[in-house]
This record gives sequence, structure tokens and C-alpha cells, in this order.
Amino acid sequence: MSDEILRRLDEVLEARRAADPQQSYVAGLHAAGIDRILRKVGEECTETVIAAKNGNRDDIVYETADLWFHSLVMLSHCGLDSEAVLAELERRFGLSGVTEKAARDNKGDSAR
Ligand SMILES: N=c1c2ncn([C@@H]3O[C@H](COP(=O)(O)OP(=O)(O)OP(=O)(O)O)[C@@H](O)[C@H]3O)c2ncn1[C@@H]1O[C@H](COP(=O)(O)O)[C@@H](O)[C@H]1O
Repeated sequence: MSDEILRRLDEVLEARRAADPQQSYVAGLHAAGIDRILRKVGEECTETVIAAKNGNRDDIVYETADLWFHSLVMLSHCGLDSEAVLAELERRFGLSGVTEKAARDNKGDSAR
């Protein structure tokens, strides 16, 4: 996915915070609150896991898109956006997970 569509979605999701819940699915989620949004993230996460387990390519893509979309709504509701997550991924880019974990273990910090 290009990060252009993520940026455009961020803008739409932010604008929907002030929209009519009757006219907009996203506005309905924002109005319902964080618990409703988190329930959707959890549902979509489970559906993504099931799709991947079943191995149907189209289902995996469809469910992952649902998961990413609802995660973006969650970020928006928390006053964040995709840019913050992309920046974190960029920061990690090229840093081996094994090296990063070893550095954490050496610091005695295994909480994250
Ligand atoms: N990308 C999406 C998107 N992906 C999934 N969905 C909706 O997310 C819901 C997925 O939930 P489920 O599959 O569980 O379906 P459901 O049973 O109807 O959902 P619930 O009643 O359980 O909440 C469906 O209603 C989908 O239509 C999305 N709704 C909106 N967008 C984007 O958000 C923009 C703003 O949408 P509105 O706020 O509706 O204008 C749109 O223009 C799109 O770009």
C-alpha cells in the first residue's frame, strides 16, 4: 500500500470526528467511543488470523484491509495518525529484531 492512501484516509477519518453518525460509518464509531472501536479492532484481528490460517489469498487481503482500516480509526480516535506509526517503522528499518531484543535484554528492560 502506498503511504499516500494512508495519508488521505487519515484526513477523512479526522474529518469524520465531527460528522453525522447517521451518514458515516466512521463517525458512528467515533461517537460510540473507544470500547466499540477496540471491539472492532479485536474482531478484525481474529478474522485476519482465521483468513491467514485458511490460506485464501483474497480473504487474507480483505481481512487485513479491515484490520488496518479499523486500526487507523483507533489511532484517529486517540489523536494519532498513520504518520506516527510509519515514522516508528522507519526508525526500526534495518534494525534486526534479534539485535534490538539483545540490546533490550542487556539493559534489563524486557517490558516492551
Ligand atoms: N476503508 C473503509 C472501510 N473498510 C471497511 N469499512 C466498513 O467496516 C465495516 C466492517 O465491519 P464488518 O465486516 O464487521 O461488517 P458489519 O457487520 O456491517 O459491521 P458492524 O455492524 O459489526 O460494525 C463495514 O461496515 C465496512 O463497510 C469501511 N468503511 C469506510 N472506509 C473508508 O472510510 C471512509 C469514510 O467512511 P464513512 O465514514 O462511512 O463515510 C470511506 O470513504 C472509506 O475510504
